[in-house]
Amino acid sequence: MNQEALINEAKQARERAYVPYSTFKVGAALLSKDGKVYGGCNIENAAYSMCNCAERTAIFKAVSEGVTEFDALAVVADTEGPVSPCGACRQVMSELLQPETIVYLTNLRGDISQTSVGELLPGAFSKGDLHD
Ligand SMILES: O=c1ccn([C@H]2C[C@H](O)[C@@H](CO)O2)c(=O)[nH]1
Ligand SMILES: [Zn+2]
Repeated sequence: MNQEALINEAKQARERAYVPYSTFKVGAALLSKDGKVYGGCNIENAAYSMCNCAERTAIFKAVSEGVTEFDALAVVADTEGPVSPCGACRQVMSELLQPETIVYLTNLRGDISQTSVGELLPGAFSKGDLHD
């Protein structure tokens, strides 16, 4: 699957966003190494801290199905420039995706910024920091 197709999957997932509070729809699409796509949207809640971002929805869907190797993640929102994932999602990406997993940050205007999981959170806290 190419970049454009993955971004289109993220746009479709975005349409399913449940965002009565922010009205800010975000979509994500995560491509596994075996070629499957896991879509995700942001899902909000009246107890605001329970809101889940689109990226984490997609990642948790894949991991919950036993998938651990990923080629690329696309994220899309109606932002001025390419959407910027929050710190919580960067932390989750750094643990559950690979450092070299490509990340396409995009918007509805067609801006695309290509980065990687490793670049999105340099110096991430990780498993290895827990024990000596
Ligand atoms: O990269 C991002 C940034 C924000 N959000 C969501 C969280 C919340 O539902 C809404 C406003 O922050 O957008 C995402 O899903 N992904
Ligand atoms: Zn987030």
